[in-house]
Amino acid sequence: MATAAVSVSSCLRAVVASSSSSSTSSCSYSYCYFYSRRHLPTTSRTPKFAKPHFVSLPSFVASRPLVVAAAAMSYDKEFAAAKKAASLAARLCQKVQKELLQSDVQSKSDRSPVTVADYGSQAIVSFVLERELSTEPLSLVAEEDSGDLRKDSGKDTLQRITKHVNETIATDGSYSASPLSPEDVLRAIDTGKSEGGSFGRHWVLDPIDGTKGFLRGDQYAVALALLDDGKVVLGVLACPNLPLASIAGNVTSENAVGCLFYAKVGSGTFMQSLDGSSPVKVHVSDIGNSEDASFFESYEKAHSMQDLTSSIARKLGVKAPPVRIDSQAKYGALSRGDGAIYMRFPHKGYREKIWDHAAGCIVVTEAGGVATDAAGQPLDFSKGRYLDLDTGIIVTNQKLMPSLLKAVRESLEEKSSSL
Ligand SMILES: Nc1ncnc2c1ncn2[C@@H]1O[C@H](COP(=O)(O)O)[C@@H](O)[C@H]1OP(=O)(O)O
Ligand SMILES: [Mg+2]
Ligand SMILES: [Mg+2]
Ligand SMILES: [Mg+2]
Repeated sequence: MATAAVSVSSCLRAVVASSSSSSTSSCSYSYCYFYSRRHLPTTSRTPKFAKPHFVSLPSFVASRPLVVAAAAMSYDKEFAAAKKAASLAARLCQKVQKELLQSDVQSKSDRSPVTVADYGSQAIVSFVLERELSTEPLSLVAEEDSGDLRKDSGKDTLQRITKHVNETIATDGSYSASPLSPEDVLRAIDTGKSEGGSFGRHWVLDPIDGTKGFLRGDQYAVALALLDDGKVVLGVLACPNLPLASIAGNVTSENAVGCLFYAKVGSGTFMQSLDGSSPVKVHVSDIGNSEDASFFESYEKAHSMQDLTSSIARKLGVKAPPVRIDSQAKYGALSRGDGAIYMRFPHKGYREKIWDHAAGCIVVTEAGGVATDAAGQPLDFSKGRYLDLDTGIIVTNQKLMPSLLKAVRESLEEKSSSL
C-alpha cells in the first residue's frame, strides 16, 4: 500500500489503481497520482507517476493544516455499494416483471418504452449509493428522469413506483429510516441528471438495459459503473433472467437464472448468482480460430444492422448462427466465454449512451476481452452522456480482434461502395 504524509486540503487523495490484467484492455488503466479535485488548477489535477511520490503542493493547498495519510484507493467501498445497489434494483425488477400490468408501461418522447421498474430501479440505485457513500457528493449519469412522473397523468405511476421502492428497500433490512415519499422518489430519480465528463467521479447507470427484453420476459440488465477521471474503474451487471449455466449455442442445461457480474480495475471479473452463491472468476473464450467462434448481437433488429453483422461473420467463416439476446447481458455472457464475439452496429443517426456500455465494457475487459469501436479505438466514456464513436462497437478476445477488425473494415467498405 502506498502512503504519504502531506499537508493537504481535505479532498486531496492518493489514488492507486493497480495494474490491469490486460494491457490492451480499453477500459482498464494503471497509474498512481495525487490530486485535489476542486482546489488544484487544471494542469495540476492529474499528474501521473510510475510509483507513489511525495508531491510538492501549491502553497494555497499546503498551507491548509490538515495532515492526511493518503492511502491507496481500492474502490472497495464503492464496489460493495454498487453490488448492493444493483442487486436490490434487480429484486425490484424481478417483482415488477412477474406482475407487469399494461398500465406500468409508458412511451417516452423518443417512443421507447419505460416502465415502473426502470424508474424504481433508478430510484433504488440512487438511494443505496447515497446511503452507502454519504461522505461524497453523488454524481450519477442515468437514463431516466422524472419529467413525465411530475405531470398529473404520472401520479398513479409514481404511487406504484414509490410502493415498489419502499417494499424492496424493506426486504434488505439495513435501512431503517421511514419510507420514502413520492417526492423523495422523484428526487432520487433526478439525481441521475449528471453530465459526467473527464474529471472526477461519476456513477453511470442504466436502470433497465433492454427494456424491450424486460417487457417480453426475456433478457435485461441493471448496469452500474463508476468512472474516475473518464475511465471505468468498476462495473456491476445484474442479469436477472440470464441462466447461471452457459448459453452457448442458445441452449442451456440448467433452469437456474439470475447472474451478478462484477469487475474492478485490475482485479478480474467475477460472477455469482443473484441469490448470493459464492463468486467464480470468469474469463472470455480463448478461441483463436474464427470459424469456431459464435457471436452475440441484439435481439431487436432495429438496434443493429444485421445484414452487416452477417457479412462480417461470413468473412470470418463463423459457422454457428448468431445468438440474439437483449441488453448488456451479452457482455456478461461473453465475459464467461459463452460466445466469442459481440457486434453492435446501430442504424445511422443513433447515438450510443455511456450507460449502455460502461459496466459491460469493464466486465468483459477485466475478463481478458477487448472492446473497441469499429475502427479499433478504445471506447471513450469521458465525453459526457454520449459515446463519441466510429460506426459501431465490437467486442472479442485478444486473439480474434485483428481478424475481426479486418472483416469489419472490409464489410463497411463494401457496404459504403454499394450505396
Ligand atoms: N434504435 C436503437 N438502436 C440501438 N439501440 C437502441 C435503440 N433504441 C434503444 N436502444 C438501446 O439498446 C439497448 C438494448 O440493446 P440490445 O439491442 O443490445 O438489447 C438498450 O440500451 C436500449 O435502450 P434501453 O436501455 O432503453 O432498453
Ligand atoms: Mg430506455
Ligand atoms: Mg440501455
Ligand atoms: Mg434502459
